[in-house]
Amino acid sequence: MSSVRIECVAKEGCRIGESPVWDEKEGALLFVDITGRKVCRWSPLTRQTQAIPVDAPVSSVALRQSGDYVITLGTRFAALKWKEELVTTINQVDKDKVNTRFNDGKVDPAGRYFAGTMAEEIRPAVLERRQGSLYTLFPDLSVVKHFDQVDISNGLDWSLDHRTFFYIDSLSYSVDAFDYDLQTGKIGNRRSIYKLEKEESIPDGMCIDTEGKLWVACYDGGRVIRLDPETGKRLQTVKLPVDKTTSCCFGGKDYSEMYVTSASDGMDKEWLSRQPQAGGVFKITGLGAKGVPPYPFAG
Ligand SMILES: O=C(O)[C@H](O)[C@@H](O)[C@H](O)[C@H](O)CO
Ligand SMILES: [Zn+2]
Repeated sequence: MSSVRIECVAKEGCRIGESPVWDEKEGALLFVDITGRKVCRWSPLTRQTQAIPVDAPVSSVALRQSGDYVITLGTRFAALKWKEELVTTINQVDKDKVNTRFNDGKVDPAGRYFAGTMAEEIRPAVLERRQGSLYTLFPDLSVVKHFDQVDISNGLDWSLDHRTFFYIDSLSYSVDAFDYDLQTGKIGNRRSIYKLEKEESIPDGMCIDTEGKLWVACYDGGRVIRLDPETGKRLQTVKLPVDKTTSCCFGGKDYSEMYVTSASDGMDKEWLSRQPQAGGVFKITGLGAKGVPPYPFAG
């Protein structure tokens, strides 16, 4: 019998909630509201969300080894000092493009910050195609582009042995794998490991668990799915009370709770009245799976 429990914990309602990251030092969940232009931190103790407004769409947040955070902001990698509410630019990408922004990003096991871009959306999933690229910010603050021609750069994570990089370009409806060289941060040998089924809709953010299985949030699919990257099989589906589930991470005690962000952009009044928790952050307990702590940016 399943004892999976789902609770909406941060009810403020993001426009596009994304990039949940457990901050163990603070005992809190970080996430962003991309179009709401806020970096948020929810504390399970106070049950309150603190939010720092920023001046552009903020698409991901990551821990930093030296303290505080790094974020992807517009087309910039930037540093965020939480207490001071201070944002400083580290580096800029897509300098040859006029209409792109960063989307999802995550730090690799060696402390490099990976994040990709996409064209600004006209409405959800409607945008000029192949305008995005995947980048890495290295600890020496230099940036490398891996490839371009990306539609919507999205979920990413690394296998437990650090030899595989998992990546989602949403409009390919596929979860892909690359060989990964942890020494250099280089990727190669791209292949698809799972194609989404129609009702799963669009693959968005993802994370890996301690058994090496992938959890993928399905945008417009109202669910997270657990995949076996070895066999290409779906192992589990967990449905949520909102359609626009955007990303997931593990957090809490022993990383045994899952946190799922969601979006409300693109929903009309009727849709929103049916799903009043759209844009909230959900906590899922009783999954029986655990996650891997997030890696901090080493620069
Ligand atoms: O959350 C994200 O990653 C994007 O910024 C969103 O806009 C959606 O994913 C997209 O609309 C669905 O494809
Ligand atoms: Zn996303």
